Amino acid sequence: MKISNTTDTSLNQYYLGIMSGTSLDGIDVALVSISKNENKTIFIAGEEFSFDDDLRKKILMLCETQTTSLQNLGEITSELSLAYADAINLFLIKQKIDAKQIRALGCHGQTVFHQPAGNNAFSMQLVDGAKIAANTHITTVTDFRSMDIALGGQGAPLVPLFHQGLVEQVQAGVSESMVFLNIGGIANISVVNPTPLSGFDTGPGNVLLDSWIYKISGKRYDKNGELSKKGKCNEKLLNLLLSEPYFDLTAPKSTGRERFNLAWLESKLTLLNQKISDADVMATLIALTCEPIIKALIDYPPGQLLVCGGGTKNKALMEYLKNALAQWQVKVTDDVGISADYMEAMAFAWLAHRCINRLVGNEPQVTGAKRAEICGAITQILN
Ligand SMILES: Nc1ncnc2c1ncn2[C@@H]1O[C@H](COP(=O)(O)OP(=O)(O)OP(=O)(O)O)[C@@H](O)[C@H]1O
Ligand SMILES: CC(=O)N[C@H]1[C@@H]2OC[C@@H](O2)[C@@H](O)[C@@H]1O[C@H](C)C(=O)O
Repeated sequence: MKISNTTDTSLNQYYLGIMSGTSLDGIDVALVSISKNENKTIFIAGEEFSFDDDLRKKILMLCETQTTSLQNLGEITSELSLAYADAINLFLIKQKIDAKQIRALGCHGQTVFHQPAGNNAFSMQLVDGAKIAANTHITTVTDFRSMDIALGGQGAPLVPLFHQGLVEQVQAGVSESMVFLNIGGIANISVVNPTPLSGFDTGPGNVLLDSWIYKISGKRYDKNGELSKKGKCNEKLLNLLLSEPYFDLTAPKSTGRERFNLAWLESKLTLLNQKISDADVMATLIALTCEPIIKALIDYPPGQLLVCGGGTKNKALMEYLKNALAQWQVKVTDDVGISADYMEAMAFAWLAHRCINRLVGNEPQVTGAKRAEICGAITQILN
């Protein structure tokens, strides 16, 4: 395909964003066009590539046991990076785009451990930029979180700055309150209005819902929230889950599978020592995802809540939010002209653009870093 756009192409550059998130559902690839004056990030195409089942299980095992050999760690990183490169190459073939047309790609990598506090803070994303660059012939940007952490920040969430830049593109216009909500494995919000920009990880998104349904049925997720809708929230269990200290921390804060995982949920169920049906566990997990989001919005005047990520497809989740936030306009971002499925992949294309152009990639008000800086590591090739 010859990439063209409605605007003057000499002012646009094309970037790819590659995201594989906490849910471990696969690799999202997005192609965007970014205008040089940076007013617009235009989504051109996107595709999701499923993980090879064996690779997915290996990564899941790594996240859940937090134990492996150095050889295994190296091999998984290599296999994963080759999978990213394959996905990119296949995507380019399908879209009939030449790699030379792409200014750079941003690949988030696979988070396997996130420890943003303490003397030895770090966030570990498995990805080998050289393997991707060598196999795609595209300048590759990775390691987006380390600079922010080196400056005392959480290294996450990074998308609020991207969300802020999208405001002018929201077809419904700006409202008094405008909040983006991503419900992926972990859920995070970006309050773009009222200013100043703020945002943080509210807690689990789909990660516990996925873990529980997998445990009881072998299904990867609760399609459309069908099982969750059959259940009833167990208040005792909900209160016990919400007593996790993370929920009372003030921002900046970020979290991941190292805190919210199946073992954590099972330990709480053991503590409760009460027979609860699987549907009720699911309904309670829906409430666990939604209540911290609702709490985060309590101090803002009702406005637009623009939801993206796989959680938008879970009817039980969306209905819970809509019922509890009756004064808010709860919308999927597609309804205002922005892809809900490729939001994060687009963000990493945009972050690659920021890095390549020596523009800051973090927002200290969100992450708590000492200052805004260029975020990302660039791997270049001769041809
Ligand atoms: N039809 C559906 N019904 C219910 N849930 C769904 C459906 N499709 C996807 N999901 C949920 O969305 C999840 C994937 O969401 P997404 O791709 O946004 O996560 P991610 O990118 O891995 O997460 P993160 O934002 O934490 O990095 C799945 O694991 C599943 O729980
Ligand atoms: C450490 C890490 O990978 N965090 C992810 C995760 O997935 C959602 C939430 O937790 C968010 O904080 C972040 O991703 C998005 C893309 C971010 O940095 O904004």
